[in-house]
Amino acid sequence: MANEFELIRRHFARPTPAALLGPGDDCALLVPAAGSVLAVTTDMLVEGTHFLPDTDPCALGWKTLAVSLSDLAAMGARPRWVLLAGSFPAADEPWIAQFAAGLFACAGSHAVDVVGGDMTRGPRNLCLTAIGEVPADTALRRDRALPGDDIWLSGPTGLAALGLAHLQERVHLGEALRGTCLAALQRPLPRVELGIRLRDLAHAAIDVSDGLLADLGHVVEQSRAGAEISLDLLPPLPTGVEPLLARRCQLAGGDDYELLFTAAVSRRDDLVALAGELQLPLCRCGRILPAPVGEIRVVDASGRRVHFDDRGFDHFA
Ligand SMILES: Nc1ncnc2c1ncn2[C@@H]1O[C@H](COP(=O)(O)OP(=O)(O)O)[C@@H](O)[C@H]1O
Ligand SMILES: Cc1ncc(C[n+]2csc(CCOP(=O)(O)OP(=O)(O)O)c2C)c(N)n1
Ligand SMILES: [Mg+2]
Repeated sequence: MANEFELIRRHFARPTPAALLGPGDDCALLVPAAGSVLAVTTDMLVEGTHFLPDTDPCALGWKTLAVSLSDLAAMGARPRWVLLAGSFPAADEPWIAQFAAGLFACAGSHAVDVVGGDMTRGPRNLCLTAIGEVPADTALRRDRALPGDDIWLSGPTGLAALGLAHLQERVHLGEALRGTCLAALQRPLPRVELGIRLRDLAHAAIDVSDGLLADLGHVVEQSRAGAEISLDLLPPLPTGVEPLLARRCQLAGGDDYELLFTAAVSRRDDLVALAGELQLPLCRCGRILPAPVGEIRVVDASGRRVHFDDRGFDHFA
């Protein structure tokens, strides 16, 4: 059976053209581009908490990287380098080979180098650190939304949460919707190009991982503002699912990895043009209010307030 170093050599040590030195020494050596600052993020995926025990390893490899690239996208950063620290229950080489195939498929589609990591035996747990570059002063932040801004989403939310509900047999989805929802759950597409293009269009941005209301909540708290979300502006709920469940998933399901951003009303035409260019269904779904700070009003088509007790996923709630 392959040992630790053999597994790393066979499955994780690939050429790293974007690094001065990649895997194999005590550290990787990286050279940031002149004029750029580094955007750095780390996230864990824990079996049973972030993914089901029987998750396809290739899809899991993709998602392990995709969720961190989504954080870089939310800052307008271009992904360059990543490190993967993982604990695995056994040297199950076919499983690890599939996991690496998914991870490198995602890395390849964004020209990202895996420059290092760590590998131990233990309960399945993946920790990915991603590093990107963004020209100084152009990074998108959570605390820059301005009263009067439109609120935009890069695509529908709630599909991944419906996919998880289907796998957990809390709902039964018909075949077509099931495919869409499982793809959203297992192979999210980080909105990297959109994030880069938003550097000079958006005021604030975040990626939706915990849920639309929870993540918009971070933006309004940090921007010292409030917000209004109009249900009739959001993408239509999928049909064939109980509408209240679909609505809860849309507003608070999480695991979406779409970008939520705010922009001046004067940029609407630019954003519609960008949606066409990037082939993304950018959706204007609300606005930033001057007050009350931290409050999100959800309103229906007639402007009446609708109350939701759930904002999103909380590991310790
Ligand atoms: N253990 C920790 N020590 C320091 N900072 C942390 C820790 N855990 C989370 N954070 C920081 O708190 C912020 C919010 O974290 P999180 O909700 O995981 O954000 P995200 O959804 O972008 O991954 C991030 O800036 C993250 O770096
Ligand atoms: C088995 C399983 N249970 C629950 C979920 C749903 N889920 C787990 S973590 C999470 C939120 C995002 O995870 P977090 O660790 O908060 O990511 P971050 O906000 O740090 O990017 C969601 C919606 C899932 N995908 N799989
Ligand atoms: Mg995190």
